[in-house]
Amino acid sequence: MTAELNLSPERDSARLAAIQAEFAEGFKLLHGLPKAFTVFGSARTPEGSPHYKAGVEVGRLGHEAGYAVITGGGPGAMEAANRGCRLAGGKSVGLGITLEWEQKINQYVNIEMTFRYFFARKMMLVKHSQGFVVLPGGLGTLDELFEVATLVQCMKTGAWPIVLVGGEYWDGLKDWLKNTVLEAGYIDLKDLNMLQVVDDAEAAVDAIANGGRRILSGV
Ligand SMILES: C/C(=C\CNc1ncnc2c1ncn2[C@@H]1O[C@H](COP(=O)(O)O)[C@@H](O)[C@H]1O)CO
Repeated sequence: MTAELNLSPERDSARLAAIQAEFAEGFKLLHGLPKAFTVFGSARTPEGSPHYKAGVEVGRLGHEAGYAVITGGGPGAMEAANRGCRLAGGKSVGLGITLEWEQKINQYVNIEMTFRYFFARKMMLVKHSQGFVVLPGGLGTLDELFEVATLVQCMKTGAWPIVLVGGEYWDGLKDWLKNTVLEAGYIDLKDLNMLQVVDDAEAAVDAIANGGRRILSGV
């Protein structure tokens, strides 16, 4: 059993060194990055779809508002946000992940790193970020949304805005959180309220900028 799971102390030492090296490389890559926000969203968003167009706009407007834009560096909504930012002349960060199938960082990234460990990558997606824009997505997007919501709830990161783009997609989730989770007493109203649903890219970037200003001024 131990051999099958590769749990030897030697293997664990090598693993620890690889994890440490990955964090060190990530810290170095993003050291000195100006203010930034992170965009999460489906790897499967089709090019040209309304969700993709919203991603491009978020990237473009984010750059125009003075932000670097960080994504998971993949296709779909990540590519869209990197595309909008890069084509507008911005700092477009892609933090990719090594997967079983070959996958390259999208072509609109100009600051990049590919991670082996999801958890190291996830930390770097959060560490330099002053807000999170969540475009429609599946399991990966939901995982990232609830990770950042938990970090904000537990004050492990600043109370940065978390903005969900597309009421038609997210209202059902927010209703469930309100009618079931809040009702059961498993979250507070302030936890629910930290998830802001907006309908377009402009409102999303405004919410990030306003939330950032509020936090940085200590209000
Ligand atoms: C699943 C497919 C490709 C996977 N490629 C990914 N590349 C980079 N980042 C990814 C990838 N898949 C998930 N992520 C992360 O999760 C979010 C998207 O997940 P979802 O399940 O597609 O919503 C995204 O924000 C990434 O950080 C081929 O379809």
